[in-house]
Amino acid sequence: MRQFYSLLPITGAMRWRLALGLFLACVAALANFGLLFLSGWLLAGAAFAGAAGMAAQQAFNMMLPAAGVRFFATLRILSRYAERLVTHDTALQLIGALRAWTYGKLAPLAPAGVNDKRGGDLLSRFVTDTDQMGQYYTDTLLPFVRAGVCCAVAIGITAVFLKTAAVWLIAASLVCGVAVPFVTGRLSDALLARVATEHGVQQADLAETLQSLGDYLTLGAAERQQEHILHQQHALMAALRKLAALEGAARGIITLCATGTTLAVLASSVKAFQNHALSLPEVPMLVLGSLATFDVLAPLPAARQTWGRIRLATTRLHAACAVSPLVPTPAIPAQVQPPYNLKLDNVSFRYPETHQWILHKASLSIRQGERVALIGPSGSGKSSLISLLFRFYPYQEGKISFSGMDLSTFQTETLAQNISVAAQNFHLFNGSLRDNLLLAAPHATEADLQDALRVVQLHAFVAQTPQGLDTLIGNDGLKLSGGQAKRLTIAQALLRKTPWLILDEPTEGLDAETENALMTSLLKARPDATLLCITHRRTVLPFMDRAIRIENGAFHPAEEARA
Ligand SMILES: Nc1ncnc2c1ncn2[C@@H]1O[C@H](COP(=O)(O)OP(=O)(O)OP(=O)(O)O)[C@@H](O)[C@H]1O
Repeated sequence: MRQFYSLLPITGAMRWRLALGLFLACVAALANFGLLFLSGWLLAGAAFAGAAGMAAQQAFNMMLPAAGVRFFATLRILSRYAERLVTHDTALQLIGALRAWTYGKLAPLAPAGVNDKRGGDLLSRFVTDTDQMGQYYTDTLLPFVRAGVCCAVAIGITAVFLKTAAVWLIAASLVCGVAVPFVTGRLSDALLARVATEHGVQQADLAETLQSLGDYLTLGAAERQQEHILHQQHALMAALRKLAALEGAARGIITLCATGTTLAVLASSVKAFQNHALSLPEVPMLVLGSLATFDVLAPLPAARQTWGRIRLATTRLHAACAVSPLVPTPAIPAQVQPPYNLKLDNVSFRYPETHQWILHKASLSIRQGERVALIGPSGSGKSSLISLLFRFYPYQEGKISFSGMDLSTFQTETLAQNISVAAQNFHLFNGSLRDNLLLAAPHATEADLQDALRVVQLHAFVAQTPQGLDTLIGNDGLKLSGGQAKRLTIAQALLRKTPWLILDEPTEGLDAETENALMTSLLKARPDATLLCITHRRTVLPFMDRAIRIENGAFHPAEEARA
């Protein structure tokens, strides 16, 4: 459980609120105990006084228990209300802090560190697991602390009146507060692990199914997928039913135990009354007091089950987050200085856990302001060069320098401030054209947005849509054509106004006229920018100063650019 406790610093500023919530929960439970305890005394005393007449009425002081009952009733209501308010608010804050921690851990791992994880499973860890870990406070810690405090006080007070009754309560507390929750908890652990794994797989499957509904239909696989989801759901329900049965059995044992203990306390109290060791009103007082103790013991089996869930959630979250980035972040990151020249010196690179060299002793030099086309067969490593430049993957040999300094001295964020990429596998967010553009350049003005759209030849299209820049583009830009979506990503890159622009297949899917207009206005808009164009299209080459071919892991000057 080291992993769980390593997260404790997250609670930081919330510690006082956490302690206040625990205190209020204990006060509410003790008020409940006090209320039942005194009610027993008051009811029995009143009945006894009514039956025995005037003399007994004077002998029994009704005012004291009546005032006590009123006090505890009011305290119970107020402390319960305050407890719910404080504990639930703190739990939500805790979940928020855990999510921020998770995001902070996951973000630097992308994309290389999360490549092997399914999106839906990560989402499940990000949402469900953090939720469950946040529940540690309200659903595990709080019930156990409350039960511990309340049982100790109840046993202590009972012992003052009758030692035998206190012994019964100690035995019941050990059985119901320790043995039952921990035995049923151990029995639940394996089931909980199964549920957590199946739930993660189901979430991942569901996320992928929802993203690809159309593809399942066109592949004729929709019905099979529906059956698969149903089958998963049945398996999950079966495990959940077993967990509920275990918890139900535990609650049943506690109810039996409560009945048995209450009868035992009643029997020993009656005996003590007959021996003149207890007064008559004290008999129901001890019986109701022992019943009140079970109010705090009953939730413990569920609290122990939740603890099992939390342990699994912590392990799952750590497995996703506690991974070191493939490329370590420099302790003191360097700043990029002009001139922004790129140099690869005998660089060899292959992806982790693969044998094929993508680059093998490859050298390349691009000076600031150059316009270079990078060509080569599919799979030759053109896009991989971008990943290397952004330090997503480590290279095994050689040296890469940018602006005269080793690439390893920069943070990815610093490089991103100087290099903009319109990647081949881009993602557009489900929002408006404006939202997507402003994501790249939050401070861009309306005029900047219009200029960028003009350069990428999207202005006419945007002008004719009724909502203009506020047109919604759908999930992943599905309401745009492939060419429009690609040009939107080029507009994003342009808006960032970085010294370097890397465009992966910028004119893919465009007709010759639009391609020509885009390349002409791009060069006019950014005459100073260093441009690296990854392309298969010969028509782009006349716009470039030179072309480089990548083949068999090495860069070669290409004749095509001089055409
Ligand atoms: N994350 C990865 N892990 C392992 N291998 C990868 C990974 N990404 C790419 N590859 C492999 O690296 C090689 C180069 O891929 P890359 O995407 O750089 O090629 P490319 O020249 O850009 O191709 P295309 O022109 O088709 O876009 C391919 O064989 C590919 O299978």
